[in-house]
Amino acid sequence: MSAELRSLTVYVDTGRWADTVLTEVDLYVPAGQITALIGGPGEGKTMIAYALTGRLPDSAQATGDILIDGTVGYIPQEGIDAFAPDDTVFAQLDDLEQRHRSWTVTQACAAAHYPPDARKLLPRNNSAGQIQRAAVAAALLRSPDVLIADGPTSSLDQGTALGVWTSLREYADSGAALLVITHDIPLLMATGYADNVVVIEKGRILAAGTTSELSTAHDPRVRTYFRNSRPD
Ligand SMILES: Nc1ncnc2c1ncn2[C@@H]1O[C@H](COP(=O)(O)OP(=O)(O)OP(=O)(O)O)[C@@H](O)[C@H]1O
Repeated sequence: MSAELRSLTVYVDTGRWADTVLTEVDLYVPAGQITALIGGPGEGKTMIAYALTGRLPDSAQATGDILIDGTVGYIPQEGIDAFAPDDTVFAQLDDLEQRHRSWTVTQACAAAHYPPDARKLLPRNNSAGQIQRAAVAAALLRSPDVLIADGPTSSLDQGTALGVWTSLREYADSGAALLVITHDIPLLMATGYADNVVVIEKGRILAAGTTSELSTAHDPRVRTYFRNSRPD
């Protein structure tokens, strides 16, 4: 079970705007590990998530290979995108429990630190931090072999983010291949949860390695990301 991009180049032409957003990207996401994908805004992280989950926009032309071994799950950047608008979060999570029969709603919500009261609400009536955790619960209920998470803790306070990351680490330890897009480098450095970190800049892979390797890299562009963090 794994996901892989081989020399993936993606060119987007919307009619009003055209550019190459990914250039010859090689990326391997192995089973049992967390691969963290970091980089500044607009550098191509979400486009990689789209490529790995079959969500490239219609305006995109891709060359290269997208290789997926197993089922793929996705935690979108906006948690609300994981839900249909007109059913309560609980009804939708319960449906996932019935269909996949892997995790229970209670287990998934506990792992995602999603509070019980918010489940009774429609997705749009959840706060940003609540619906983000609901999206994590929804992904776990599907129990995918490969999980692509686009900023799963970006709306959360530090303590809750740590709890969600701990659950993602446990999910990887159960054998799943995880790619997690994040800006939370201090958390990566403090926990050591990511087996590998990949840095993307202007649609190209700039560097890949462990947090310790990257924080002491020769390239100052790579070291910049780790400037205020120290390896554990
Ligand atoms: N659906 C889309 N259609 C056309 N272009 C897009 C689309 N989504 C993203 N882009 C463009 O692709 C490039 C890469 O964007 P992407 O969303 O992958 O960045 P990102 O690294 O995830 O940024 P952020 O950290 O801000 O989420 C940007 O120039 C962006 O404007």
